[in-house]
Amino acid sequence: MTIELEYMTGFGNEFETEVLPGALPIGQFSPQKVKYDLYAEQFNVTAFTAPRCDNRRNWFYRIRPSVVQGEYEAIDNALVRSAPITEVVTPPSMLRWDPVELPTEKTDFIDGLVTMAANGSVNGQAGIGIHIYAANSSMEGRYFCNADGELLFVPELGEIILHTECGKLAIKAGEIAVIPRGIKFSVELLTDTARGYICENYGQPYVLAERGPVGANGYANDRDFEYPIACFEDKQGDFELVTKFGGNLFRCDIGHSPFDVVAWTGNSAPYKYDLSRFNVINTVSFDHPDPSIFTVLTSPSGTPGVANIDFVVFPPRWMVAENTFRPPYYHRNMMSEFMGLIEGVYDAKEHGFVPGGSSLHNCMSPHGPEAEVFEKASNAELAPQRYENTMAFMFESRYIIQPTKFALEGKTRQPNYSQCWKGIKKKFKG
Ligand SMILES: O=C(O)Cc1cc(O)ccc1O
Ligand SMILES: [Fe+2]
Repeated sequence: MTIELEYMTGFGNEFETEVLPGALPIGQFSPQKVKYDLYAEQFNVTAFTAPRCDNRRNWFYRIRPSVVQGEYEAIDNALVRSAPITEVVTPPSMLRWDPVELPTEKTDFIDGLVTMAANGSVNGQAGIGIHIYAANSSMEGRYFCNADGELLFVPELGEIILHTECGKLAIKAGEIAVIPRGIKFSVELLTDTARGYICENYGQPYVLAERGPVGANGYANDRDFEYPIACFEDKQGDFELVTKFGGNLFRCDIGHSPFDVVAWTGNSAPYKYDLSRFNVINTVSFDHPDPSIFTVLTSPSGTPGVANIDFVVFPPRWMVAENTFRPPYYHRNMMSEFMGLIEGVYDAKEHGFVPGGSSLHNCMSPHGPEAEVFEKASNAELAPQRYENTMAFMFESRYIIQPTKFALEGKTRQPNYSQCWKGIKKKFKG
């Protein structure tokens, strides 16, 4: 099933959207009385004083302000973790995992959330959490809110609707969505099961990567980012709001749907992007450019050019490099690289790295093509070749990525991963 929703376009625009005519005040944000007896509520994901170019906030015009909710109580964190991960020691080893199994019991998005790794510090607002969701049921009568960071959804299986305070986004494998820190949402499944990766960004909100000398167009274009239109429900009931705050989960009662926003304006709304719109720019001469050419979104860290998190994709493309070892080169990197696969085969690893699986090559840990790929690529005839039906991605971060106990000691870990390089032989004929 594919659902068509209406969206507004343009990355980070100051949008305006109202369901009822005149619900948005004109020329001011907070009139003495808001039309339709709505409440005005400001929502800031950056400091009030952030420079204009970075400042992100919305004004909501809603049936009830968000303060109308019960008292929070702590609940079990289940398999959700935040940085720093202290339950196990992080080894420098190269790590790889099979996909997390799909649930057989009734499991919604929150129940089926498991943390693979995290880095930096959730309270220090630097670093990321890397989670996988695997669900077979929509969230019914409950809502989720993450005060710890924005959530980048990378679906791998199935199609979901993200119901949010700002409206609805439908996403499926091959598309991504970002929900800003603090936006309340719920996940509806349009398919029997849904699975995907989540990068929780504790740091500065994502922006589009710079283009440099490439110019004014290319890579991820601003106009391809889609934002929801306002859409409210006026619903009462015995509902629950689950909030992740400071690395822990809490719940409270809520007697109404928080999706009661009749109109909103601002630049801090959830958005989606179809990865097939990424305009790949790559060599037409020789050598393998660094994977930064594939960056879709980046969260800057404060040090120019060194990301808190880069979200990088490896889409279908032509490969034409001449006299070149075409797959990713053997490599050691100051940045830490967590990878996942949405579809097909990744050019460095033809075996063992499967859709829904993951790998981690941490700061300075060596990695690169498996032995067979090296043999094949160093003897291949270098005709133009189309890489089809493939979509790998990488979360690349300046901070060491710490796997959780679930990831390090659980059954999805591939204990023999480094065997993929065992067949690499000395060939030196000096
Ligand atoms: O597979 C990886 O490790 C990611 C990666 C891809 C690439 O094309 C070049 C360098 C690199 O680290
Ligand atoms: Fe790498």
